[in-house]
Amino acid sequence: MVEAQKESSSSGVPAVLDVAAHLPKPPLKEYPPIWAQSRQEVCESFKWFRSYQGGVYQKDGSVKGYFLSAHSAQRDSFECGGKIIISHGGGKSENSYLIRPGVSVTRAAQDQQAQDLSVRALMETYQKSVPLVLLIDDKYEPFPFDLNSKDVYMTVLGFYRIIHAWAEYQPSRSNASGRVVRYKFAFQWCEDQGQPWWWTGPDEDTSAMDVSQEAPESSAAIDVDETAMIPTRITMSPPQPPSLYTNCTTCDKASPHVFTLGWVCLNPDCRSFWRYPNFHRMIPDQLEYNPAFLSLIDFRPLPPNYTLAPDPPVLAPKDGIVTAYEHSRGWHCLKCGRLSCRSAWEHYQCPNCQDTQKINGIIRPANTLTAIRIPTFDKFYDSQVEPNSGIQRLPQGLFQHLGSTLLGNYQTFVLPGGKGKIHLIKSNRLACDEADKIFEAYQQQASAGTLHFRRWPLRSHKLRGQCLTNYFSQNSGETYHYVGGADNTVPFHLAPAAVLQAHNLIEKRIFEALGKRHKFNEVLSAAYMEKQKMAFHSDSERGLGPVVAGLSMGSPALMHFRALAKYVPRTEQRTTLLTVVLRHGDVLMMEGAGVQDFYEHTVVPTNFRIAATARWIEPHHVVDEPLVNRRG
Ligand SMILES: O=C(O)CCC(=O)C(=O)O
Repeated sequence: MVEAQKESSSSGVPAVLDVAAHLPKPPLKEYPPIWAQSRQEVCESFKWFRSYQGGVYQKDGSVKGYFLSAHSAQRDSFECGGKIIISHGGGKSENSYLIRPGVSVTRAAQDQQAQDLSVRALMETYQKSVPLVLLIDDKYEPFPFDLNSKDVYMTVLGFYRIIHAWAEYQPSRSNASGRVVRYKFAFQWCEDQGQPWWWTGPDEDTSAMDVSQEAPESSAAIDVDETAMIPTRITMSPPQPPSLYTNCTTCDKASPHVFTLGWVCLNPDCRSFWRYPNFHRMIPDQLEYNPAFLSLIDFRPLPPNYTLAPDPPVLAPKDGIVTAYEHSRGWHCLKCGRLSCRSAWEHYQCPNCQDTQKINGIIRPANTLTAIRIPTFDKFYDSQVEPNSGIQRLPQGLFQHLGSTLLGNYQTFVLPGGKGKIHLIKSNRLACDEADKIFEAYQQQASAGTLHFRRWPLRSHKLRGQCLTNYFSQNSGETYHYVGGADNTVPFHLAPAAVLQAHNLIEKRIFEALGKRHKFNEVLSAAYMEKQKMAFHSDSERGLGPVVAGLSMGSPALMHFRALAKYVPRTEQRTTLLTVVLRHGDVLMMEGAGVQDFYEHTVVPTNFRIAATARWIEPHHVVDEPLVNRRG
């Protein structure tokens, strides 16, 4: 299973030694029905697997998806052309992890326990006979075709049921006892899907499907709630053909007859576990599977609402709102099978075959979003300063808008040690009106495709494949290498009108409130759909001027500041030092290089929101070392 077992044995060999595994594999003849080039694409568009880490995705008490990757656990196997797959449950492998920047420790492999989260979920799924989806990646050796031949990183095999579950010992160099307990699961292809898409055997493959013992009666009482994704009650115990299962004379628990050398107790809590019956000696590592154990035994149909293919995207929702959470999710291209992230604002586009589906929505007036309650409403209205942060909140300042008798106000936060200031210039009726127009102009130009809001690849992340930011953005003016670089930048003279309006407003508002004439030559506009956000980061573009200022539009957002990790290495001590509520029409200004050098910030909107952040960046600044951008 994924990123799992590193322990290996110099003495042990897999039950079925797959010599072919090390030979070049034949290329895929065509694209699989459902495939992706990154884990993010799968998690954002395939409801059966939403786990960014690990190989077991569980929800509502059972496993929905199970991901097979590098094949290094002993006796993991791919049998009957992939209709039977044997794999170990997740976790407890040898693991290296960072305890603080630059310092990593290696944790030895440990025994898996029946109560481990993944093992328990797999066991429950087995006991309830709930089908689940198996996925593989290009590192899963037993798969007979080369996924890389078509640039496929991950693909969906199909629905399977767990037909056997047991435990084994496996050699481990990192564990002092020299071995660890691993829970193993045998997955069987659900036959009513037809033959697997990679199938090369005969169409009526009776030999592979040969059942050397009676298949269990298909008298299961399955109560299916049509509206739910999984059956609500499955009153059937897992299939246990009597001839395969024997009760241990020591623990009285049944174990299957897995290996040719004979039946052994496979209950790790029993003192006869992994030992020859009536002897104290352990069985060897070199084992072969009992052919009867590899027989297909479960032929029950899938519950009626089990479908693999994701629902098509809703291109013209009834209420016209196209910024709801579901619209931030990816889609499945019916032309080539590719799962992909939603990366463009105005349409869905398959990155493989370029098939494009336009989205038609309404322009949302800001007043439908501004009243959304912020989650911290009960605790504070505008801002919260952590008492030990050393940050000083100054009394509110007043200013008069240019050409108007209307007064505005702002709040300044002074950072300790001369590191800088943060000013929140608050919105009022006039500022709201100005922001309303810019907000609508942004939406019009984005949906017309004259302003290209895109999700750009993160430069640094821990996932395989590309990982896109969790917000859409467009850059105007000087190139901003941190997000999208030159591909995401249009010069100011070609910039969309909405961006230029936001730019002018930011400069004007700072002058009105603080009396300072700051000039900005770059604007990064960010658009957030429901539940999207910008992760913690600091603006440390080479050549960046000391003042960064942003205009907020749409739903309110929380902006949190905390110290950079290099100043507070212990994660539990890295608390939020300052939180500021950003409302429609507010301008937030960070003043002083220290704000970026000592702190990082994140912005978490409550719903659909657009922000324009203006900076001064030295023209023609050179990026001479790789930039690390964690701004997700
Ligand atoms: O206001 C926002 O949405 C985030 C702006 C920001 O942090 C940035 O562009 O670096």
